[in-house]
Parts: sequence; C-alpha cells; structure tokens
Amino acid sequence: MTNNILEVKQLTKKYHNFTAVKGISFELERGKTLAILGPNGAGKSTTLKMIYATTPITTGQISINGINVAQDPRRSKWEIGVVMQEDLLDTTLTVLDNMIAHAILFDISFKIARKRGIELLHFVGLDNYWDKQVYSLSGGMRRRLVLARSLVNNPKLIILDEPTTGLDIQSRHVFWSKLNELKLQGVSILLTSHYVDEIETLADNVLIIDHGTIIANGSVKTLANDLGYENLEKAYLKLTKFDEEAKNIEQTKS
Ligand SMILES: Nc1ncnc2c1ncn2[C@@H]1O[C@H](COP(=O)(O)OP(=O)(O)OP(=O)(O)O)[C@@H](O)[C@H]1O
Repeated sequence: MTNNILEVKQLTKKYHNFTAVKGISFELERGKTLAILGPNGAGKSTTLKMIYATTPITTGQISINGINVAQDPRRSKWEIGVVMQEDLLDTTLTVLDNMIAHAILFDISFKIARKRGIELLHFVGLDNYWDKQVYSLSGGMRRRLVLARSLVNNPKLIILDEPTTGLDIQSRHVFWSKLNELKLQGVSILLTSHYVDEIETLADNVLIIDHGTIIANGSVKTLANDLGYENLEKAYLKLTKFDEEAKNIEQTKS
C-alpha cells in the first residue's frame, strides 16, 4: 500500500470544447492536508468533483486509498467524506434525521446511524440541536452539520470545497479547530479555499492552479520562500499575474 491516500495522474476535464482541467498530477500523503488555491474559474471545484465522482473524468486517473475512481466510483465514495459548496441539507428534517438519512446511503443500519449521528453532533458542538429543524440553524452551524454528516461513514479522506466561505470569523475558527482535531485523529484532508490564512492554518501543502494548470506545488511553510517571494499571498498574486491585470485595469481607466 502506498503512503498516499490520493493520487491524481494527468487529469483532464473537457466541457464540450472548453478544457477546464489540463492534465494535472498531484498526490496527498496519508494524514496530511492539501489545499488547492486558485482564482475563480481555475478548475478547483471541477477537480474535486472528479475526485468525488460526481463529474466524469475526461482523461487521466484518480485513485483513493488504492481504488480507481473511474472503475469503482461507489467503493471510492465509501472512503471519503465530502463537504460541497452547496450544503444539500433537507430543511424539512431535523438535524439528527439529516445525519441518519445520509448514513443510510452508506447502508448503515438505523440503530448505528442514530448512535453515530449523536456522537458526531457532539463532536461538532451541535448536541443541543439534534431535534431542531435545519432552517433554524445559523450559517456556521449548518457548515458544522455538513462536516458532521461527511463523517458518518468514518472516511479516511475528507474533501471540502470552500468550507468556510461566508462564515463569520468566530465560526471559521470553530470550523478550523474541528478540522485540526480530525487531522490529529489521522484523517487526510483535501480542501479548496480563497483564504490564504485558512490555508496557512490548516494545510501542510498547497497547490496553486490557474486556467486548469498547476503553477506551483509545495509546502505551505516554504513554497513562497523557495520561489523567492515574501509570503504565500504575494507568491500567489505574482504567480497568477495579478499585478499585470491590475496594471491593465489602471491603463483602461486612464
Ligand atoms: N458544467 C459545466 N459546463 C461547462 N463549463 C463548466 C461547467 N462547470 C464548470 N465549468 C467551467 O470550468 C471552469 C472551471 O470551473 P470551476 O468551477 O472548476 O472553477 P473554480 O476554480 O472552482 O472556481 P470558483 O473559485 O469560482 O469556485 C470555469 O471556466 C467554469 O465556467
């Protein structure tokens, strides 16, 4: 067994004539956190969707815990927990029933789903809300519920697409502390984010992508320095040619 929980090789995604992801390769070591950073439209969500098998791969290969995603999407889904941008919670159900409904998709019996649901709601600090309707939860609570829901099948890898977008600062910190606890339990994490502070807080490694291509890949602590930049944010802005765009905007104005 390789030490990588996730291996992505020469992955490409075409939407008709448009290539959103252009032959990218990367891996995620067991127990580590990898963040994908990139401008709007860079191909981050498309990459995640191919990994969690809701969008077909055009070419290339993804393996999760040694399972080929294209060949065995159902088994690969059992290895992962997913926190998508849209929370897809059933607002007509209670908090605990949302947990149970999700667990049943993994063939978990009602009795075990209920027990596990209660444990996970405790983990994310929603014990007192188990019988509340989802619509009564705040945005931060909903995100924590989605995180709890993603853990019902005991995944080895969790995948999060912009998990804290729109949350207030306190809620972001609560969410981060839960992810750090999971990391300490040995869970591997793959996330996308637009927040450099989030990446610096959570991730071991960062992948910068732009126009469907990887433009940098390395340790969060050393990448900027290795490339000769002051910090990750400056490296990101330079690598994605933000300076040139800013100049163009200024020239258009004058
Ligand atoms: N279903 C689709 N059909 C056609 N084009 C799509 C589809 N989904 C995404 N795209 C295009 O693919 C490109 C990559 O989109 P994607 O959502 O992966 O970017 P992203 O990096 O996640 O952006 P954001 O940060 O805004 O979420 C974009 O140009 C987008 O318009």
